[in-house]
Amino acid sequence: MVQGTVNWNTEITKEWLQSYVDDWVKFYKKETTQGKVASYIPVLKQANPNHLGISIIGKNGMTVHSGDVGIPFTIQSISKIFSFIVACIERGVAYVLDRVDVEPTGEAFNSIMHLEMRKIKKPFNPFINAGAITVTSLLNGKNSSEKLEALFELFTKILGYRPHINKDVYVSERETSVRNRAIGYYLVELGYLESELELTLETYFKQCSIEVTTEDLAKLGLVLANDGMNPHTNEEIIPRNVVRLAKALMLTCGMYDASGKFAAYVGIPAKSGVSGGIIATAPPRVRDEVLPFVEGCGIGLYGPALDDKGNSIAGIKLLKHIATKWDLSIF
Ligand SMILES: NC(=O)CC[C@H](N)C(=O)O
Repeated sequence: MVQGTVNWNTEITKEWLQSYVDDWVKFYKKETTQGKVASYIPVLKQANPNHLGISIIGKNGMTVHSGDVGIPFTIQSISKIFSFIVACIERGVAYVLDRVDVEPTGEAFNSIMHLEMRKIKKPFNPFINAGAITVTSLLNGKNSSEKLEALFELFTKILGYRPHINKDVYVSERETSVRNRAIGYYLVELGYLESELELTLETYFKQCSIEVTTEDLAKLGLVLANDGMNPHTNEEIIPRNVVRLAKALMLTCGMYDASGKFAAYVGIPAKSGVSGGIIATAPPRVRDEVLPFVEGCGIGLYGPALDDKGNSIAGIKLLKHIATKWDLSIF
């Protein structure tokens, strides 16, 4: 068992938090050997399976980076949160929710089963591929650059720089994504897509190939924790009702078909991606004791070795450990 049960009723310093997180990362790094790097997008196979890194940024600016941070990786499914947010801003929440539901599926992210078997009127949620591709089709714009412009502007505002698309990963996915094409054709047949299929898929693969770091995910998570406001200036970046919806979806559908267990055992809104990234967002909490990051924080993790559900195997364990030690659960 890792050490770290602490009496937090003393001053919480960055050095103290750092030394704990360093120990925990070192401990959970061993778990990376139990997982496998995604291979259905061939370029993702090049990731180092033993990497594990975490960045945590609090509202007051307290920051902890530990392990393999600073390594760029593609955002993949984590982009689905932000394309959903942009679609809600551009088209209105009611319009988007008319076209994609907010129910977890209990199925894998790329499953098509419910669409076929249940003859539903819209995809179950915006975080499974069928829902995410539908949402991407709603983004404004005549080509993929125009469709992604608002997403890039949002990222630029939050990250302080404009991220770029990893072309190798984009091409690798575009060339091999038979399953997403199958989903796409099926969505066309059902009449769910608002932009032409090739354009929608090109845009979707590009949004998944945006390169980020753990620090970037922590910054994005912090804005969500702060209900869409810039944590430093309190200026609104994302409307609160949209953030609330996005966080509810992260909690219920963010970790694929492991979302229930994650909510029960970790208890904070989070979303993973197949390249091994996880974004988590811990809202402010009220407790009698002094706790780390009590004013809320954003967390970004990277650990490309995945479990059988497609979540970072060591990343989930590390996050669970931290959430337990620091009492981060929203419940
Ligand atoms: N789970 C994921 O991260 C999946 C994203 C990936 N681009 C796909 O559509 O298959």
